[in-house]
Amino acid sequence: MKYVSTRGQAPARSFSDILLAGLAEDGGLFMPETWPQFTAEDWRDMRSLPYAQLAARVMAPFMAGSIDQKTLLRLCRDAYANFDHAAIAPLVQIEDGLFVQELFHGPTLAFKDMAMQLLGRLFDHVLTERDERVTIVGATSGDTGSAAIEACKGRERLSVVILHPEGRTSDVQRRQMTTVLDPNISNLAVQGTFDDCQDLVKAMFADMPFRNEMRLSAVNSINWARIAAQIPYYVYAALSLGAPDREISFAVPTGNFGNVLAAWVARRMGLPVRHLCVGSNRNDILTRFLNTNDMTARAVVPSLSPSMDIQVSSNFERLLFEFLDRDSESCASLMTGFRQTGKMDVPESVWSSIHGLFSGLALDDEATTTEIRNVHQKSQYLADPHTIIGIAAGRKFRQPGIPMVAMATAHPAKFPDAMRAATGIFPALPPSLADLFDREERFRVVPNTLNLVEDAVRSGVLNNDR
Ligand SMILES: Cc1ncc(COP(=O)(O)O)c(C=O)c1O
Ligand SMILES: N[C@@H](CCOP(=O)(O)O)C(=O)O
Repeated sequence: MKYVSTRGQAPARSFSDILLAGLAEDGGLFMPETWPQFTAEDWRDMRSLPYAQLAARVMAPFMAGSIDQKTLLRLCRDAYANFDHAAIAPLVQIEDGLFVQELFHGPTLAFKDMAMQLLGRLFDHVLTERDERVTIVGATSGDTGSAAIEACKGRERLSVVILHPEGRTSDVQRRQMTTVLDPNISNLAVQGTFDDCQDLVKAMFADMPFRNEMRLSAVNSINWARIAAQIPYYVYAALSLGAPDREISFAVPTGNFGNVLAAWVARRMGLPVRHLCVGSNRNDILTRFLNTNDMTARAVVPSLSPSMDIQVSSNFERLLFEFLDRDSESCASLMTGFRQTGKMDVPESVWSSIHGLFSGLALDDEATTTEIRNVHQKSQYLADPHTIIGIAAGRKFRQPGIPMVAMATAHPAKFPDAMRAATGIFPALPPSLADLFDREERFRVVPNTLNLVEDAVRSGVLNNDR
């Protein structure tokens, strides 16, 4: 499989190349040149497969020519071996026709582990084959960082530098990152928002001398490999509920648009997905766009669901590229305009095709708390402040006869204060993290300034070499 850039100015590359490159040289995001197609018979054949096997089958076409099927299966088996649930991504029914798919059974208690546990192994495999090293720079609003650190710590060929917005994650989230003291891991607390962190990462990639000097790579969902590894759980849920002989809808709490984009890709590959419902918090740019074609960025407001405190959703560019019929020139011009003005004028016809498939619902903090309490009282299900937003979107948009699956993206123990305020319950961390608040923390505070962040990345990586 070859990959092309959404901005059309980068050469087509293999899967291994784009895994290591992360972001295309023209500032665009990589997309597969063609979409793999699975028939109803193909889906039926996968129905009884254990998760790791199903994941390898679904991802194989995206990695064809780079990772052979036997290796991919081995890496998948390894990646999911330490999850704390035999089903890996179990489904729980909470109401008539409404299911929750729990994606938080990995080591850092968030859906990011589903992809990141595989990515760490893919990086290792490709870098060993090529005898190379890379520096991973990542931006996190709370969960990507710890999942990346957990998946990459101690790996000789990887240095990892994670930027988080100072004071804007939960204490559990921050400590999950900053208490990992392996020499190949550095944490930077940026004086800004997640969007600032994400901009800094993209700016480091755009600084070609720095990019080449550090051999930069990415673990955010700007890296296609992240999206590829998030597709299988949609397949797993849909097949468990009767696909391909029945349609399924999904509801996804959304920030950077990577998770719901993976659901859209599953549909593009032939999975019968009826409706995609996006949940936002007060940072509701996606909901405003989906409902009224208003894509205007506003200042980021801290919320009870900090991982979704995002205004610039990187993966929207991939959706736009597709709905523009892969017209990379128009895509580049809309993205550049958005960056310059903070507003995107998506053509009405494009918006209305997107609107035909996606719907959005936004919840403020008060509504989030009320929903957590109501769902807990009615269904005895404890949903974290992100998951509950997906559940609320799923409840609003479900249709009779079509199962709605809401994605549970984080374990409630990552946000104990919000959970206690809503339900009186203070969810405990699992034994592996029980001493999290006794561990030593290490991180550096840096201003939101590119050259100072680049210096900090350099020195983090140099320390690692010592
Ligand atoms: C717990 C949680 N829920 C939802 C999201 C939003 O997912 P995405 O950025 O893929 O839209 C994130 C962050 O990515 C998250 O950490
Ligand atoms: N919510 C995310 C933000 C980054 O998203 P990603 O999927 O692009 O890595 C986080 O928790 O860091």
